[in-house]
Amino acid sequence: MTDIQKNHSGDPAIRFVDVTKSFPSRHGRHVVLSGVNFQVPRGKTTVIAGGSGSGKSVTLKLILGLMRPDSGQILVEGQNVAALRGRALQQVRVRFGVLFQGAALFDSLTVFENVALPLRERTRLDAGAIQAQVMKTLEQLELGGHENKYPAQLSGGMRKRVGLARALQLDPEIVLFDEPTTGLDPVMTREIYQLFYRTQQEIGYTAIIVSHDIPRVFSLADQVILLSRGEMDVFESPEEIQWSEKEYIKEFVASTMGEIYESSRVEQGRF
Ligand SMILES: Nc1ncnc2c1ncn2[C@@H]1O[C@H](COP(=O)(O)OP(=O)(O)OP(=O)(O)O)[C@@H](O)[C@H]1O
Repeated sequence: MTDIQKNHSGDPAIRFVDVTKSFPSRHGRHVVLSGVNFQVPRGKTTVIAGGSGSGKSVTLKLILGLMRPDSGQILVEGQNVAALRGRALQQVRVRFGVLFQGAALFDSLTVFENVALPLRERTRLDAGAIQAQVMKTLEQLELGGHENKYPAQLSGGMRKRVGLARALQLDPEIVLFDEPTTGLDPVMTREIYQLFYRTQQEIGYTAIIVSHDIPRVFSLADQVILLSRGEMDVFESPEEIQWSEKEYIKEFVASTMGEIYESSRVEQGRF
């Protein structure tokens, strides 16, 4: 992890251009994304929200090139991942850090070994340099002193922090968070969000967070993307959502966002 802010140009980090994705179904095809367009601004945090089955995970998989669209372009740093294969795709994927739901730690490895893994597998750093980098990240994420513990000895929030530490090792330009606070209590959730916010501000990576944790996750958002029935709506701030005339968004606001405008973000800065 570097202390130096990333060099931000005006271009978006990611662009979806007329992307359609469908799957075979009993009645023909189930269209999950229907010609959607959006941009992910560089160095900012984009939250993707929507009901179960609305296509949030599919969107992340398309970004990572783990799935291909039926049509359209998915531009990551200007390269269309939908058209890349093999080594070229790998080179785009190295730009990403990914933190999945369960943090996906290896239970048989210590905290140190889990975090060091990407450096051992993907770089030629010697043992001393790996030691120094991992210990520095662990300190930054308030995990100093826990490096010899195993995942089973950690709280849920600590495991997520270890997952974040590992996701940041190769200095990613874009970090994808898939349901990062699932299973955490409200206090830990708040701590994790504060940590995301702090590391994102310090490092300047582009963050994409998929979450059901509405409205709390909105405290992090510079942009919100709502998904429903193949459509995508993009809002430049969570507050803007309340002004939408669309029926599904009005329902969404009524069912999930009651508290947002009273959130502590207003009273105490961002949180
Ligand atoms: N590999 C696949 N084959 C067939 N259908 C798929 C596949 N992947 C996703 N789908 C379908 O696409 C739709 C969107 O799935 P997705 O996993 O993106 O939803 P989601 O918004 O992430 O939902 P959740 O919040 O429940 O995780 C669902 O109807 C799902 O069944």
